Amino acid sequence: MQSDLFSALNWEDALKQLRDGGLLRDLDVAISRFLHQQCSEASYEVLLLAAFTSNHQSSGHLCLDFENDALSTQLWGTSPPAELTQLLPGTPDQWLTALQQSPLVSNDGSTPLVLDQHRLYLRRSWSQERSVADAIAARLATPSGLSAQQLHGPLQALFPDSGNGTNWQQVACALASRVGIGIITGGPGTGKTTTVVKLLGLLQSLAMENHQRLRIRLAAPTGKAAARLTESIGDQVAALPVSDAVRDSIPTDVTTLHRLLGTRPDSRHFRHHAHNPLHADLVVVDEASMIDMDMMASLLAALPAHAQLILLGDKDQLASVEAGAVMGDLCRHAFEGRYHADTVDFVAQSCGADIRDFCEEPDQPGTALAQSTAMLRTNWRSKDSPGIGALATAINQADLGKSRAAFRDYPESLNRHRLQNDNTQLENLLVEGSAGHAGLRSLFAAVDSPPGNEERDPWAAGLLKQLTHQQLLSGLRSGPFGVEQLNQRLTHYLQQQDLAPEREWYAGRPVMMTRNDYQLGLMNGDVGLTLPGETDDNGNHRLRVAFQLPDGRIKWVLPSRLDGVETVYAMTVHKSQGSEFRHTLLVLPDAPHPLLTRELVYTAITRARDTFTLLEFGKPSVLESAIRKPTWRASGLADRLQD
Ligand SMILES: Nc1ncnc2c1ncn2[C@@H]1O[C@H](COP(=O)(O)OP(=O)(O)OP(=O)(O)O)[C@@H](O)[C@H]1O
Repeated sequence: MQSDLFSALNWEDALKQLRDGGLLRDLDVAISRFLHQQCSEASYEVLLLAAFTSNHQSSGHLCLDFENDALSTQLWGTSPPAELTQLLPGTPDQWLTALQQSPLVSNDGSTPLVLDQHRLYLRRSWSQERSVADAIAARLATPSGLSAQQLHGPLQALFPDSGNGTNWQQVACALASRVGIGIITGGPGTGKTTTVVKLLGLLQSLAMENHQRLRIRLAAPTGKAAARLTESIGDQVAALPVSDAVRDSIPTDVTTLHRLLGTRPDSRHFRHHAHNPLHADLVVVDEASMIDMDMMASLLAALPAHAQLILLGDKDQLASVEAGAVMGDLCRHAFEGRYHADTVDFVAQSCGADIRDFCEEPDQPGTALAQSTAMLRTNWRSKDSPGIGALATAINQADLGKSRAAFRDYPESLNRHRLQNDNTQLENLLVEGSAGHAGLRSLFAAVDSPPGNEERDPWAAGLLKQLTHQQLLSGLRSGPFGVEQLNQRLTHYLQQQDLAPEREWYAGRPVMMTRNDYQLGLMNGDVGLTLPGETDDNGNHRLRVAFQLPDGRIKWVLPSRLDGVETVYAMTVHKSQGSEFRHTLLVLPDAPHPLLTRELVYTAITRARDTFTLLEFGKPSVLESAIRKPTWRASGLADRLQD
């Protein structure tokens, strides 16, 4: 089934050339060869497009979207060599025709490749996306049974200060109480945690009035995010204006999604799934922007049909590391609201709020999903650090003028340094500290004076906290401004300063897990600090690495037991998601880079609690180019949820 267009080309040669040219991986070539084995008459272009579809999953795309303007960049990158692009001649329409005629392709998941309208998927991604869309649609169509009248009294009690204006936190609680799923998005400090705690109080109070007690589970995608929520939720639950019985029935321990679903060693499958659902009536997941399509499909499959799911997150943050941009897809129109008239009425009756300005328009109809989505719009924390909020908003709006003004207007919380790469300015800032924050020198001094054995845990907890006072971030892994070389540079400088010895393991070395270790109970992204361990009978210390578990306990691990770790003086912005640092420093390289996007810069800025510092090794145009480049991920989820 070879079309004339491709008759002169050999697919095996083409795959090799594309792999050697860096446009395909070995895995993609292997998938293409496997498909050829399955169907020897598969056409040249179908075998190549299958390899590209596989490849683009590694960049977060779920499919190839033949109608998207960015298809060419998705396939070839920004500056493709002509000899490589010639290997896939033709137009998207011609490719679609070839796919439609191929025995390897169907639109119902019965073949290894699925062409769903104008999107080409590998079967697994298509099934996941469809199951996520179906599960969300089913939850949206499941009323909770709570009426606006029932919600009114408790919502007034929980939000006594609402007054006449729209309190979006209260609106979010009302909308999330209505059907089997609620989505609450908002930037940092907009009160997502505050809102969800009130929502838990609301739903548990109403359940307990009915002599029921909701089994509530709280989760986050990473250990760090779970630990952060655990830290912030306890005080808020304690302050809830509800009865003691209700308060006592709201958990404050947050687990990781992996632990919630029950990981099984050496298996991709979880203990909880459609046939062994979670024992829960209400599940809250924080930092939902980090959830990829695979995990979302697993989570939704494991939820019992009656259980309510609440997703919390910041739609503007970087999407998940793995394929999909679920939160972004779900919240695509959260800013406009797009509420139906009956939703506007429901909010008026339950909250006394007027959200008519956020009503759907004839040319912008609201979906069922929009009726369950609320965006929090006031940054309450920025009262302490208004500069960070102002800069994050400017970046989000790709407004360079406003971002320059933010640096100028808020010098106490925003700094911008132009650095040269041929000296140690960067190292000096990190080691000696800057912007009123202590640096690594003070951490190394504290590490050097361990207390007695019984004081070890609180001491380690304090040092792990100190570690989060300052964090250097980069959007890149490799190259002179990527985290690998930045960590080498800092290690070398610390050695020159006699702060660190020339050994792999030393007291003061911060490390990050680079994979999940279920035996140790440590997850990819968990950060530990190497410290002198307990003293033995001879008064000697052996080094141990201290990690803080989501429940706050300290876990001490021998360095030799850690094989998936790396030094983390510098961290990628991706890995920083779910964390917060008092002072966050972002390195921008000397030239624009395709991986530096608006979401990446926004995510880095919003990791800062008190101070943000931009370290520029090139011209301001590097920042400009990044914020003009929003991330795009090919996915059909948002379209499926339109139906
Ligand atoms: N309606 C409000 N009025 C006054 N202060 C508020 C309000 N809502 C939240 N806050 C305060 O703002 C701060 C941030 O709130 P919260 O932690 O709930 O936000 P968040 O969106 O979960 O933050 P993060 O982005 O860190 O996850 C907290 O100190 C909280 O007490």
